[in-house]
Parts: sequence; C-alpha cells; structure tokens
Amino acid sequence: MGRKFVVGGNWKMNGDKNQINEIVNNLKKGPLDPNVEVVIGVPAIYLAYVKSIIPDTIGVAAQNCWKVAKGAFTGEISPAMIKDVGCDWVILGHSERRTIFGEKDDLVAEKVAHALESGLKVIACIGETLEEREAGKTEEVVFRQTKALLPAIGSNWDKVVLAYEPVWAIGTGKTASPQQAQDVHASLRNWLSSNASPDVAGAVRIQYGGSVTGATAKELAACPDIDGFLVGGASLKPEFVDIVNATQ
Ligand SMILES: O=C(CO)COP(=O)(O)O
Repeated sequence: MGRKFVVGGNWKMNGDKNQINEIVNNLKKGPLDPNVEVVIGVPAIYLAYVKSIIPDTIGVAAQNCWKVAKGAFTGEISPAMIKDVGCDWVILGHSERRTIFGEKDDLVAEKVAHALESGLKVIACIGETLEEREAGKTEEVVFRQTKALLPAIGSNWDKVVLAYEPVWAIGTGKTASPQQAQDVHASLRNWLSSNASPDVAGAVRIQYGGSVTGATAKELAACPDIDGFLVGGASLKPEFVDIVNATQ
C-alpha cells in the first residue's frame, strides 16, 4: 500500500504560449500538495517550451509517441525525442487515440513496450464505451485492454500508471459516480492480482479520468482504489489546483 496520489492534466490539443504561461503561473502559485505527484500532458510542439518554464517538481508528458526510436514515420515523435527535450512521461492508449486514430490494443502495447524500454514512464489509458457499459461488458473490455499490456510492461510496473477513463465520461460532464469508479478500480486490481501479481496489484496506481472537476474530485479521491486523476478540460483551468489537492 502507500500509493502516492498522482494527478495528470491532459491538455489534449489545447493551449498556445499565452495560455500555457497562465496555466504554468497558476501551478507555480498553487500551492500544490507536496504529497501528490503532478504530471501535465502537453501537445508535442510545446513540450520543450513547457519544460523550460515549469518547476522540476512537476512532470511533463507527451500525449502520444511512436513505437520505434527513429526513421521514416512522417509526423511522429519517438520516446527518445521526448526524453531528449527533458520530459519523462508519455500518455498512451488514450480513448481519443483509440477511437479517432484507430489505435488497437496491440499497437498501444507496442508503444508502451518501446516507451518503457526507452526509459519513459507511461500513463496507460483504458476504459469502456457507453455501449459496452450498457451491454454489461465494462470488466471484459477493461481486462482485455489491460491484458494486452502485460507482456509490454513486463517487470516495469513501477514505471506505469493506469488511467481508467470510461469513454462516456470523457468531455461529457457525466463524471462516473465514486461507486462506479471504485468498483472498476477494485475489480481491475483484483484481476491484476491474479494476472500480474499481488505485489503489482497492491502497488500500481490507478487514476480515474472523465469529467473530473474541483467539485467532484474530493469524493472520488476518498475511494480506496482511486489513486489519482487524469484530468482533461479542468486541467486548463485554475481549479486544477483544487483537483491536485483533493486528498487534503
Ligand atoms: O480524457 C480525459 C483525460 O485524459 C478526460 O477529459 P475530461 O476531463 O475533459 O472529461
């Protein structure tokens, strides 16, 4: 036990230098709970800029990367490049990558494997659609997505944070209830105990993502198997500080 709370801000394809300056100033002003790990997911083109103005206590993540170090892959970036500009994290398998860009479980796994081999830490996203939830398939989907990651992660679980993001809750204003989120987190941890190891299950941090706000964060954060958040829209706003501080 003793999992350190970890809050990610996924800016998605938002922000320009002016807005980034505002967000970073707000984070500097905080105050941010020193017991919480904070990682911001930045558009690739601004990674180096953000890294140059953000305090070292805040992690910086790319929102995607490719599965090899270099080569003829026009438009892609590699984990080696992310590291080269001083960043330590990448978000992989986000539902927007899966649905809009057609990324399947096996591609996400290849990306996770290469990112970890390259020395990046990974926020790996999983989560069911509304249709899957209504068909009673939430666990099946989340277990399938996680199973694909097991060989990719291997013994690197200490470099991985899982983000459970039900697709129906993302950007919709429909936050999962604390009970709904807790139930999935607990059953995922249970599944990991049998399919990875009890140690992994006990240690891995599972974030919840999907319409988290300053108003909903505290109750969610109080759930025993919720170890942090991956925040979209609210990570662009001053209330992100309240979300970081939700366990206080
Ligand atoms: O997709 C998300 C974070 O990765 C969640 O987005 P919202 O917080 O905007 O719903």
